[in-house]
Amino acid sequence: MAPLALAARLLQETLRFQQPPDALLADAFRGPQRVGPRLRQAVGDALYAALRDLPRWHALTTALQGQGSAPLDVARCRIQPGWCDSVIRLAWPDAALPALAEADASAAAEVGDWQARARAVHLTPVPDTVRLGLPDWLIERLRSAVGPEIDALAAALRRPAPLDLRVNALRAKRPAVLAELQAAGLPAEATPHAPWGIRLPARVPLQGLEAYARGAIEVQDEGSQLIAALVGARRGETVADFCAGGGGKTLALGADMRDTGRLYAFDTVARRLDALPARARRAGLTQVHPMAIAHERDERLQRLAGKIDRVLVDAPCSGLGTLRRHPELMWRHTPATVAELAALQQRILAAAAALVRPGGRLVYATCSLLVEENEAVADAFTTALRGDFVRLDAQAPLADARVDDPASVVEDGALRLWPHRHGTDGFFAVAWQRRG
Ligand SMILES: C[S@@+](CC[C@H](N)C(=O)[O-])C[C@H]1O[C@@H](n2cnc3c(N)ncnc32)[C@H](O)[C@@H]1O
Repeated sequence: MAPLALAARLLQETLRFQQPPDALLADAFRGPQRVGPRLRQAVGDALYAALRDLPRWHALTTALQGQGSAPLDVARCRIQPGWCDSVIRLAWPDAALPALAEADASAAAEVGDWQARARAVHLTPVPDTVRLGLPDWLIERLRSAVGPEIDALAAALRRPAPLDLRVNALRAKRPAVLAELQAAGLPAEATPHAPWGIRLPARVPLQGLEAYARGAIEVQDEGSQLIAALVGARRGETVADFCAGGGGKTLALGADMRDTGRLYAFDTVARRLDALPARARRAGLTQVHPMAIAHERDERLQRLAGKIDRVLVDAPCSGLGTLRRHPELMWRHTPATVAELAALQQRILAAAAALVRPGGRLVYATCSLLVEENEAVADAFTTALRGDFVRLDAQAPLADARVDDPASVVEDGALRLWPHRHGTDGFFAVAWQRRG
């Protein structure tokens, strides 16, 4: 398929929200074919550029097609004839033009022509949604959380995320791995807060690195590392990662436990746990017990009630803190989906809390930026179980875990990370101690 048409089809598919764009791209380029790496990269870059600035491309498209200023409704727009084609032409980045021109000179000329026509369109006044690249409902919520920092936040959400690594404490020490990566010519730096973190620019191929092959490093955003630090898992304990997914945080907890004790990894989607045994083996962990559960009240969890030292609830959430990597999420979610998620988060947190032993720790975390999924869920839990669970100020547990400058990542006692302030994805986490 011609590159422009392919990118437009992938945009249309992405906006059906059945599969994320990275999976759609991988599918599109699977198997033997003649598409070279530069053109693959160009199609991917155009798709992400389209998703990052959809309100702008939509406003220009409607202007160029003489349709006035119809509001952006992605479910309707994606099936409008020519809409995805126009958005892709407008969004096609300059840096991706040579690859397009090589494959299809007339397509590159079409893009140039369409973009020149768009430059003659003046959107006045520029609506906030166009300026910030975010849907209106999300702007309203973020503005009430960060006020005038909204421009800086929106800009940070549009920048590519760096590649953060976690050094596996079972296999190596951070200074040695840093030196090894730097000796391999990589601009590796220690992360500012997480004691095991290393930061690299995006898109460094890791698979060829010896440190990766021997399990000395894992890919993990610094924010996720800090959540594991807040759990504070120790040698010999029994710990549960209640929403373990692919097990990124499970592996960090296992390293903190130095592969002793017992580490449960629960999830309701069994296939998400499939890769965990192999990942754990590579990381040198033998005490991880993955267990698919039917739902948060699965009766097989009853025998663990009141017995677990530390429980992490890395809850299913809107993922709006990860827009740098997943810009499609801002078009997938609405106030209604967020409200449904908040109700699910409450149920999971209440069920997971029942597993914590007296004196044990419970941590609730999300990668959302929204108060509804964060403070509101935590506050409702604290109010409901005030007799049983006491909220901890995150600063002390983070300092115990040797996190640098914990005060700068804690807001109102919660771990709160913002892409524009901390350079991480957006994260939120709260810890409680069960009364003894
Ligand atoms: C934010 S993701 C977890 C990411 C993972 N902890 C990591 O660090 O890679 C949330 C996970 O919760 C799982 N989940 C959804 N509903 C659940 C429930 N009722 N009980 C337990 N897990 C659930 C989802 O399948 C998803 O894998």
